Parts: sequence; C-alpha cells; structure tokens
Amino acid sequence: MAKKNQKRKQSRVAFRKRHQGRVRDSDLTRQFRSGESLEDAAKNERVSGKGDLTRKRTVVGVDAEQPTQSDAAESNASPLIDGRVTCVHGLVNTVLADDGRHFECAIRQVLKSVSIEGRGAVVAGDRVRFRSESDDTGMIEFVAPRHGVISRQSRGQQHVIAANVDHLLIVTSAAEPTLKPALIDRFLLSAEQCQVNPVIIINKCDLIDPASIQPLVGVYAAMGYRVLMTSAEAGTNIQYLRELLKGKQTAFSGQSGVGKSSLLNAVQPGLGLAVSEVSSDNQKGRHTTTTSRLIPLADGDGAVFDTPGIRQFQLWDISPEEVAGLMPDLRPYVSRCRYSNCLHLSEDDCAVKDAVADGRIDARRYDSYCHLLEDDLLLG
Ligand SMILES: Nc1nc2c(ncn2[C@@H]2O[C@H](COP(=O)(O)OP(=O)(O)OP(=O)(O)O)[C@@H](O)[C@H]2O)c(=O)[nH]1
Ligand SMILES: [Zn+2]
Repeated sequence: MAKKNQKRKQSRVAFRKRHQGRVRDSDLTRQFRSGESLEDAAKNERVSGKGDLTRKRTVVGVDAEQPTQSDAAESNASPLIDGRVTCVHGLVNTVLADDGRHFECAIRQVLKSVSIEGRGAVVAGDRVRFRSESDDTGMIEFVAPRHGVISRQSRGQQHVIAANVDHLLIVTSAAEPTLKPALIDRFLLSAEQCQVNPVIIINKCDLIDPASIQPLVGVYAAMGYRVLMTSAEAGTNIQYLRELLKGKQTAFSGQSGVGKSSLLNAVQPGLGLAVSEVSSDNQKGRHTTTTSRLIPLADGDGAVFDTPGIRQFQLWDISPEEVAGLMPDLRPYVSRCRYSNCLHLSEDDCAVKDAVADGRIDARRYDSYCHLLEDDLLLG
C-alpha cells in the first residue's frame, strides 16, 4: 500500500513538472479514478494546512466504480448518481441520469477551482457523478476522464465544446452543394487531431449515379475510413445510420445545406428540428454561454451533439510539420524523407513526393495537403 502511494506521488510530481503549473482536465478527472470525494479532499487539505487542492490529494481507497453506498453512508449524503452532461448554460449544468431523470446541477467549487478561470469544468458529453439535492437538482462531485474531445480556439485559448465524442460524422453531399473532397480532408484532419473516429457521409446520393464517386470512396476506404452513401430523401442507408448512432455520442459536422438536419429527421422524426433550434439560438447569441448540447436519441442510449462550433470546426493549434503525420496515406512515407523536418512540398529526395509520383499516394489527396499548408498554415 505504502509503495503504491509512493508511486502515485511520484507520478503526480512528474505530471506537475510536465505541465508546469497548468491545470488540465486530467487533474479534475483523477479524483474520479481514485474515488476520493471532493469533501474528503477539502477536509484533507484543511487538516494538512495546504490550501491548494491541486497540489496534494489523499486517496481514501474507495473503488471509483462502486463507491455509492458506503461512501454515502460515511458522508451522510445522498448516494452518488451516474449521468452525463447534456447542456451547460451559465452556472447550470443539465445532467441526464442513467435512469432517465434530468437534474440541474451545480459543480463543486473545488472542480471549478482546478479548471482554467473556472470555465469548462464540465461540458456537454461529460460523464459525471453527482448527488441529488432535490428531485431535480444536484451537485456534481466527479468528472470522468474524457476521450474524443472537440475544442475550438478563441482568443488564443482552447475551449472544449464537446467531450466523449465517439463518432464525428463528416456530412457532405454528392450534389447541391457539389461534393468537396478537400473539405472532407480538412474535417478528417481535425478528427485525427482530436482522436475522434470519423465517418464520412455522402448524402443526396439520389441525385447522382453512385458509380461516379466510387473512385473517391475507394481512396478513403483504402485508408481505413468508413464511408456511407446516404439519401435522406430516398431513405438509403438510414437504418445503417440509425445503428451507427445507437449507444454512441455522435457529433455532426459539415457545411450548410448538405442535409444534416434531414438525415437526423430521417433517423428520428423531430430530431433535426431540435438540433437546428439549438444552432440558431447560438448564432443569435441568445445562449452565448451554451457551448454545446447533447440530444438523447429515443432508441437506445445514443445521443447527438450539434453546435455551430462543431459544424465548422477548424484545425486547432496545428503546425505545418504535423499535418502529414495526421494523414494515414502520407504517414508511412514521412520518416523516409531525406530531411527530418521535410514539409514534402518542394524538397529534394522527398519520399512523400516519390510516392505521389508513382501513384502510391492519391494525387488529389496530396493536392489537398499542399493547399492546406500553403494557403492556411504557412501563409495564413
Ligand atoms: N435530393 C435530396 N435532397 C436532400 C437530401 N437531404 C436533404 N436534402 C435537401 O437539402 C436541403 C438542405 O437540407 P438540410 O437538412 O436543411 O441541410 P443541413 O445540412 O441541415 O443545413 P444547415 O442547417 O444549413 O446546416 C433541403 O432542401 C433538403 O430537403 C437528400 O438525400 N436528397
Ligand atoms: Zn518529404
């Protein structure tokens, strides 16, 4: 036990050194893993006389997976309830409990104090544990470690807008508006950067001969990406889409008019409307603090995110050198270039350019790469 604590301490010290005083998600989520309640943390800090709750934590040894009964009895509080955050609006966090009830929750002060400026302690999609304070209010005690985080940049800072995104659906249309593979490539890069699973949806396939886009579909499929041709109008592959959304938290992105709302409506009537209402509220600035909302699906425990921020989300904090490594078709050649910092644009002995020249890399994909670097990242 002592050895374990020693090890934990060492890793905490290493963590702090790595992050040089910056506090990130993992600080607040570590409590979720250790099972330490926030009240205990505060008590321990008070006893030890150290005011900074981010510096020292005493693990009380409760299994975070099953803390509810004993924990509650000890602290004389109501049991912990599992749920997920569906909406953050000012200080009010709406949480959908796993049993289907909705609660408006505040966040324990200590969770806020470890997040930057007290903002973004929780976001839509977060898995949380809270104690109910009445039939429909509660206090969030733990935030689970996040995966699949989508963020945007504002005034040089990263703002998380959705957490635990299992799938990012990149919705495009085969026609009206015309298919834009370069846009798909950009969204794919963003998905890779956020480590969110992308699924490419080519909607409105009723308007074209599907054979005409097979070569393009083949390029993406060869890279291991899932591509789904749909028609909200004709009902093509809607059942497949419905299955894809089941039990997952899914974000929809894509330019205006490609049919995101129509697809959602085809999956579940009324869903597209609910989503676009959220989006137009955001655009009008009425709900400026509502960064994102998670809308539960009627069938299974899946849910979809939608915010204007996700619809058009841009690459965040990416350097030109990183781009090729985020493209699965370019990646295998990156380390074979003559110079380690090769940008694969006009350098000699470039393994990426060689692969394009003899067809091992699709020329259009390479073109996308060049445009992105030259137009956005090097000059922009
Ligand atoms: N032919 C055809 N038209 C479609 C299909 N899906 C959507 N549309 C039409 O495309 C138009 C735009 O659809 P929306 O669902 O509003 O598109 P959106 O992506 O939600 O657009 P924004 O809300 O502006 O982001 C509407 O007129 C739809 O009827 C389809 O599969 N086939
Ligand atoms: Zn190169």
